[in-house]
Amino acid sequence: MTEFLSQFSNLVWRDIIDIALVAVILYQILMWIKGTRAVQLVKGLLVLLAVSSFSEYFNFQTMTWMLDKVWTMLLVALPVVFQPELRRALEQIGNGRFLSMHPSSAGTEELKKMVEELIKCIQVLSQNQIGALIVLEKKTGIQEFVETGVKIDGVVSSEFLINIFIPKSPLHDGAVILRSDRVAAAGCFLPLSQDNRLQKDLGTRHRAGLGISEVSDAVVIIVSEETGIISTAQNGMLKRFHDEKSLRDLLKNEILVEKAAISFPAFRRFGGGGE
Ligand SMILES: Nc1ncnc2c1ncn2[C@@H]1O[C@H](COP(=O)(O)OP(=O)(O)OP(=O)(O)O)[C@@H](O)[C@H]1O
Repeated sequence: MTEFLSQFSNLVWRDIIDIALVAVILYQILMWIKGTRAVQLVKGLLVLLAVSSFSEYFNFQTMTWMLDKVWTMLLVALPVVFQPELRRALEQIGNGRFLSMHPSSAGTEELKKMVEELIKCIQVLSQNQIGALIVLEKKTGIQEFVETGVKIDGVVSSEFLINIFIPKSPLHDGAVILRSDRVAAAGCFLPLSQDNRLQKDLGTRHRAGLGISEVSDAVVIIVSEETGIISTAQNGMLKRFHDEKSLRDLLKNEILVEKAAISFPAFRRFGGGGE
């Protein structure tokens, strides 16, 4: 009897650990794909899985045969189509980032400081008509665009950012990508928006800013070299003519309030705002 009990408790512990590990891994995968184009893929695969099970259950032979072929084709096609995402996932597992709870590791104080430094820098760039394109990464990973530039990994400061965009400096061309309170890379090449509603007098800097906001949830700040006008792009929408206050409001809302909501999920559930 005692032998049975000890074997049983061994088994139960093993099962609990097994289930806990699977739960952690599934949670991390869900967190990782949330907000990326992989979500659509997972939804598509789930629908296909449901149709396959349905067809097998009712023994629809032709349908089952056809779906089997589709699964085989997907097995080959998916790694090719999602090669950048898969590479990124393996890299993250390799450097331990996969197990971090959230990509933003900075605390609220650090982010507040970052926002103020950013606003100071944008004011100087705008007043001096120095063109700039700054992308703030949020939940959608944009590592593939970080990799098109020069990796930096330095804390955000207004002087540092201004120096990057000063004309003729080696990294002034392209975009700076900020991750949390750090400059991830400069001189990055972004996808150009194909939106033909964009004003004709806005060139590639604005098109690139809009482009990255169409494929991710990033917040983009654009300073026009010609006019000094400050614009932001988000979810494929360009908003122009920002002043210091409207920029601060937007950044507080997008970076600080969201950070608070992530740290305190109840805050997000009840739609809390403010700092
Ligand atoms: N795909 C891209 N990714 C990142 N940066 C880009 C991209 N294309 C252009 N840029 C940046 O935009 C600059 C060219 O800006 P352009 O004058 O065409 O744009 P604009 O929208 O009219 O802005 P501005 O009002 O500052 O002139 C380039 O020097 C480069 O720094």
